Amino acid sequence: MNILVVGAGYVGLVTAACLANKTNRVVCVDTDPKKLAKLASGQIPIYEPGLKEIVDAAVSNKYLTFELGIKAGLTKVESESTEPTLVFIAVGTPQGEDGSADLRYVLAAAREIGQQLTQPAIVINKSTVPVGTAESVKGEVAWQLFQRKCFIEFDVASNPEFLKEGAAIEDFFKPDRIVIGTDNENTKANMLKLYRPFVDDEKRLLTVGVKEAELIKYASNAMLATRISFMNEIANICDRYGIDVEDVRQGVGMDSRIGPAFLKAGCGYGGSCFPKDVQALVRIAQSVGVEPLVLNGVESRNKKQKQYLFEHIVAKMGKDLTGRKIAVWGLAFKPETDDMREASSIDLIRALCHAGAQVVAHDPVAKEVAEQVFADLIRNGRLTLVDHAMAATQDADALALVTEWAEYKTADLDALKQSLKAAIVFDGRNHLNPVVMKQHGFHYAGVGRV
Ligand SMILES: NC(=O)c1ccc[n+]([C@@H]2O[C@H](COP(=O)([O-])OP(=O)(O)OC[C@H]3O[C@@H](n4cnc5c(N)ncnc54)[C@H](O)[C@@H]3O)[C@@H](O)[C@H]2O)c1
Ligand SMILES: O=c1ccn([C@@H]2O[C@H](COP(=O)(O)OP(=O)(O)O[C@H]3O[C@H](CO)[C@@H](O)[C@H](O)[C@H]3O)[C@@H](O)[C@H]2O)c(=O)[nH]1
Repeated sequence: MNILVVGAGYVGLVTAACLANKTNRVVCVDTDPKKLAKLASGQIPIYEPGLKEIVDAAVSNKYLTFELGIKAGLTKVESESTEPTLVFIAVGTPQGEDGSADLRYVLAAAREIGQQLTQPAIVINKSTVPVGTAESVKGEVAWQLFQRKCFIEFDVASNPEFLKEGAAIEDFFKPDRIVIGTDNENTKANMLKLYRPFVDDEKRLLTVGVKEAELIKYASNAMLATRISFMNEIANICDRYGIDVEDVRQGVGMDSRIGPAFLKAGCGYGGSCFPKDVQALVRIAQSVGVEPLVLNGVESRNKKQKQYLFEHIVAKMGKDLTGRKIAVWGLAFKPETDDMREASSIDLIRALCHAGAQVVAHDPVAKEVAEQVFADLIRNGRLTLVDHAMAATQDADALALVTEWAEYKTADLDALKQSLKAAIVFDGRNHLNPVVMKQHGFHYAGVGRV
C-alpha cells in the first residue's frame, strides 16, 4: 500500500519503518530539517533499540524514503500510486497550558493535507488526541478542499498507538491489539489489509467507532498510570508497617483478574505520555461535566511520589545538604531510552541542588539530553554528569538510583562500597536486592521495602 507518515518522531519513524518493513511504500515527512538531515545520512535522531536496523533495511530496499514537509511527501506518494493514499498523522500533542492536549500540530497537518491532496486518501490519526479530534481533522481537510474547489474523496480514521519507548519495535510487530476507529466500510477494509500482517490472530484487530478509538487510548494510559499510583500508595503504607511491597505486589498480581503487569512501586512515573495524557483526560472529563476524582488522585500521588527519594534522603541526612555530595544513577524516565521528559530524576536532582547538595549523575545513554535539561545546574557547578557509573559514586555521601538500567543491577558491590564515602543507597526503582545490599554492609532503602 502507499503511505505517507506525517512526523518522524518516536511514533512516526517507528510506524514508517515497520510498515515499510512489510513491503508497503512509505514516505515519512517532518518539518524539522535537522532531523531529516540526520535521517538522510543514515543516523537515527532518537535512541530506540532495533530502530536503526529496520530503518536501514527499509531504506536500502527502497520501501522507505524521507521528505521535508507534507507537500513534498504527498507529491511523491501520489506520483507512485493510483490507489487511495493512507496518510498517517503522527505529530506531537503536547500538554497545553491548562493541561488539555494542544492540537495545533495535528490541525496544521490536517490543513496542509487538505491544501495539497490531489488523489483520494484515508487520513489516519495516530497521535493521541481528545474525543472529537477526527471530526475536527475532517472539517479542516474538507474546508481546504472546498476553498480549492476540489472534490476529492477522503475519510478520517483513528488508529491510536500503544508502543512503549525502549520496546517500540517489538510492540509494533507484536501488538496486544490494534485499534481501528472508523465508521466507514472501505476504510475498515483498507486498515485491516494493512495491519493483518502484524497480528498472529485476527482477534487482535479491534474495529470500533472513531470516538471510541480516541477514548481507548486515553483510558489505557490512565489505567496503567492508575495501577502505578495505586501501588505507590500501597508502598507508602508498607513503609509505615515494615512490610515488603514486592511480596504484596506478587500476591496482588497473582489474581488473574488483576494480573502482574504495571504494579511496580517506585519514585513515580514519567515520560512523554502518562503525565500529559492523565492531565488531558482530566480536562476531557471536565469539559463534559464529569468530575475526575480518580484521575486527580492518580496525578496527585505521582507528584508526591516524585519527591519520595528526596524526602527519604533528607530524613536520613538532614535538611541542609550543603557540602554533601550525592550520586545519582539513571536520568532517563525509564531504561532503554534517552528520553528525559517528565523524568523523576529531574525532580530529585533539582531538589537536591536546591538543598545545597553537589550532585554527580550518570546515565548510560541520556547524558547528551541531560546536558540540555540541566544546563543551568551544570553551568553553576551544582551538577556534574559523568560517563561511568562508578565515577558518579566516588566519595559520594549517598547514592540514589532513579532509573533501573541493567548495568546498575550487576554493579560490583564491593567496588561500589569502596568508592562511596558512606555506604548509603536509596533505590527509587526497587532494582537492587535488599538482602544482598545489607549483607554487603549498605544502609539500603527501597520504596516500600524492608
Ligand atoms: N512517544 C511515545 O512513546 C508515544 C506512544 C504512543 C503515542 N504517542 C503519541 O503520538 C504522538 C507523537 O508522539 P512522538 O513521541 O512521536 O512525538 P515527537 O515529538 O517525537 O515527534 C513528532 C514529530 O512531528 C513533527 N511534526 C510536527 N508537525 C509536523 C508537520 N506539520 N509535518 C511534518 N512533521 C511534523 C515534529 O517535527 C516531530 O519530529 C503524540 O500524540 C503522542 O502522545 C507517543
Ligand atoms: O510498573 C511500573 C511500570 C512503569 N512505571 C513507570 O511508568 C513510566 C512509563 O513507563 P512505560 O509505560 O513503560 O513507558 P512509555 O514509553 O511512556 O509507554 C506508555 O505511554 C505510551 C505513550 O502513550 C503508550 O503507547 C504505552 O502503551 C505506555 O506504556 C516510567 O516512568 C516507568 O518507570 C512504573 O513506575 N511502574
